[in-house]
Amino acid sequence: MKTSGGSDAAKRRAGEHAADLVTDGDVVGLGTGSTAAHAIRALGRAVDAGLDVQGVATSYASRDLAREVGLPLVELGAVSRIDLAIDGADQVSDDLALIKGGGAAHAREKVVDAAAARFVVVADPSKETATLDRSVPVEVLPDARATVRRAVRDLDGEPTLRAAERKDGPVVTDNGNLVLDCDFGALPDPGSLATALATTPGVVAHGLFVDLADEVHVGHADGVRVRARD
Ligand SMILES: O=C(CO)[C@H](O)[C@H](O)COP(=O)(O)O
Repeated sequence: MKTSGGSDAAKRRAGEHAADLVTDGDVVGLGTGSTAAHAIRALGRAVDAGLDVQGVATSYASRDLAREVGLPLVELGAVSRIDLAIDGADQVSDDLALIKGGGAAHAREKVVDAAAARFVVVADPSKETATLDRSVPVEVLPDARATVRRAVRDLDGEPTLRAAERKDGPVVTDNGNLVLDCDFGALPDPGSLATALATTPGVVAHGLFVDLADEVHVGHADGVRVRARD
C-alpha cells in the first residue's frame, strides 16, 4: 500500500487503537492508505484469534490487503449496516473536517465512511492542522476534465491533473476516472466549497469530508490521543 509522510510508528498506534474498537459481529468499513492498513492488519490478527467480523473495502488496495491477512469481505451492496468505518486522512482540522484522496480512493471512501454508524479517522500528528489548506483531490469524469477545470478556476482554485508515477499519463482511479488536485489555499469554510464542488457537473467526488468524522485517533510516541466531534 502506498505510504505518505508521517511516522509509521504513530500510524500503527492509531490504526491498532481503532481496530480495538471492533467487536464480534461488526461490519467494518476498511479505509485506504498506510494508516488504515495498520488497522486492517490488526483486524486480520484479531480474526485469527477468533473475532467474527466482515470488512467492506474502499479500494482495490484495501480489498487486496484484507484478503492477504484473512479478513472476510462483504460487498457494500450486500450489507444493511456498517457499524464502524476506520479510514485515514491527508489533513484533519480542529473541527474534524478532513481532506482525503491522497490515494485517489475518496469516492468510495466517502460512500462507506458516510454510511457507517461510527466513522473513526486514524492519523499521525503531521495530519493535524487548525485550518485545512492542502490541495483538494477532485475525481472527475474523463470527458469533463476541461469543464471542471474551468469551474475550479471560477471558484479561485488552481487545478492540476494528477500524473501517474509508474505509467505515462494521468492517474486513473479504481472507478476509471481522473483526479484534479485543486489548490484553493486555506479553507476557513470548507462546507461551502464542498457544496460548490459537489454540484459541479462532471465531479464524481471531492476529497472534502465535512461533518462526517465522529472521532480522530492520533498516534503519538506515548499513546493515542482521541478527539471526538462535539
Ligand atoms: O484518503 C486516502 C486515500 O484516498 C488516505 O486515507 C489518505 O491519503 C491518508 O493516507 P495515509 O494513511 O497513507 O497517510
